[in-house]
Amino acid sequence: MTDTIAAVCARRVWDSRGLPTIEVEVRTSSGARGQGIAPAGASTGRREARELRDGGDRLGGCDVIRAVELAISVVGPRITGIDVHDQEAVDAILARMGPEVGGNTTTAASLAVLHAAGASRGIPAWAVLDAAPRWMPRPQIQIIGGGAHAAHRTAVQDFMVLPLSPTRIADAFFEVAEVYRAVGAVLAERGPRRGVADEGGHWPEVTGTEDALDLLVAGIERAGLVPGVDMAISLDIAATQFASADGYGVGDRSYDTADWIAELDRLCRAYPISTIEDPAGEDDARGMRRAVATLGDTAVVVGDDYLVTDADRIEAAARDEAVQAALIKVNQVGTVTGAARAVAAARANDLSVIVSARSGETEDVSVAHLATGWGADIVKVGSITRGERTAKWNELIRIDEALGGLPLAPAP
Ligand SMILES: O=C(O)[C@@H](CO)OP(=O)(O)O
Ligand SMILES: [Mg+2]
Repeated sequence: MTDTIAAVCARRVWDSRGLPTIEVEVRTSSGARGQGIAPAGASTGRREARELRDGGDRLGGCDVIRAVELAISVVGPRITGIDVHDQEAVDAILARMGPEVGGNTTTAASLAVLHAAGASRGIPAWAVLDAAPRWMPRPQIQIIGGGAHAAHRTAVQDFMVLPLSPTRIADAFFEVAEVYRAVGAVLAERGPRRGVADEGGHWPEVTGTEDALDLLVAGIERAGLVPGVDMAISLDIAATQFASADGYGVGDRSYDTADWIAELDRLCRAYPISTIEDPAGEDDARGMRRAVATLGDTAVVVGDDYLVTDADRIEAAARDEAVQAALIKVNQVGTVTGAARAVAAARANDLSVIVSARSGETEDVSVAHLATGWGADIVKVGSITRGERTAKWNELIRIDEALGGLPLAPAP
């Protein structure tokens, strides 16, 4: 059944940091409709698809008026008339236009086409990708935010937990919510609460990485769970943010690559850390390889900025033994098809797959559908607070229900 793209419109909407972003809406000749909104990162890799922002003084240069105009005047005419079910054909055109119209514009358009394709067949987006997923992705949930999401109050960006013992996603959320509350209670005992970081995790009112890790362990225990058995810790080091030609600068200390990875190895042996993302900077291939060789037997080394959802980079990094899992973000590559190729490259090389949202998000729930439809091992969308995060978690609850209740993906 073909159903051609009949109309494309776009508008400026707002993200969770109060910044403008682009929403694209696609309509088909049968009357089906799909929408997609581009998310935005704060700790972005230099090889990511470039966003088109207006520049100048308005909103710190972040406005997207030009992107909205181009979605209507350039993207619309070029994808109108194509079968909405041929995502690859649409995405090939979008990928070619990327440098001209921006990765934010192509991301929103590509997601809109995916949702319109589902609507055209009367099925949800996850079912467009896989009609019968075998599991639900395991949620990796932020408890304390740091790094670029908390004014660099800590060097490390994401202090997360990964529920191990629950077999259903609803139970996993319940346990994580208990841990979030428990960590909040410990923080309240220590002094005034200072709100949340960009992804809804507690503000990092901590003295450093180990203090944050101690807090997580205390919260897990206070929730009546056993650290490392019921609930593991996941870190996104986001090391690109504090990497330089001289090494890694943390507080008043500076580490060379070998010392930095040795320090992370020490933490991975002292705490129940199951996954560690971007332990080295985006250009530090030696650091990533060293992380896999040194700590890869205790924690899964995940590539984010290092891979930027690029199938070729994933292929090469797997060959080099520089990663053990790939983080997948559609807007790093600019299209659903580009990200699907990255997932396929990860799978072909026996890497785990983590589908991730960005720190600047909206009510768009595409990531829940992509993580389910691509059979991701883990899904990462920030904390268990704030509407732009719970929109995704709650959608995963609905998807699991629609699927009749699936087991969670095996823990790493
Ligand atoms: O680094 C990351 O993995 C993401 C999500 O936490 O952050 P950002 O969207 O700011 O790149
Ligand atoms: Mg990251």
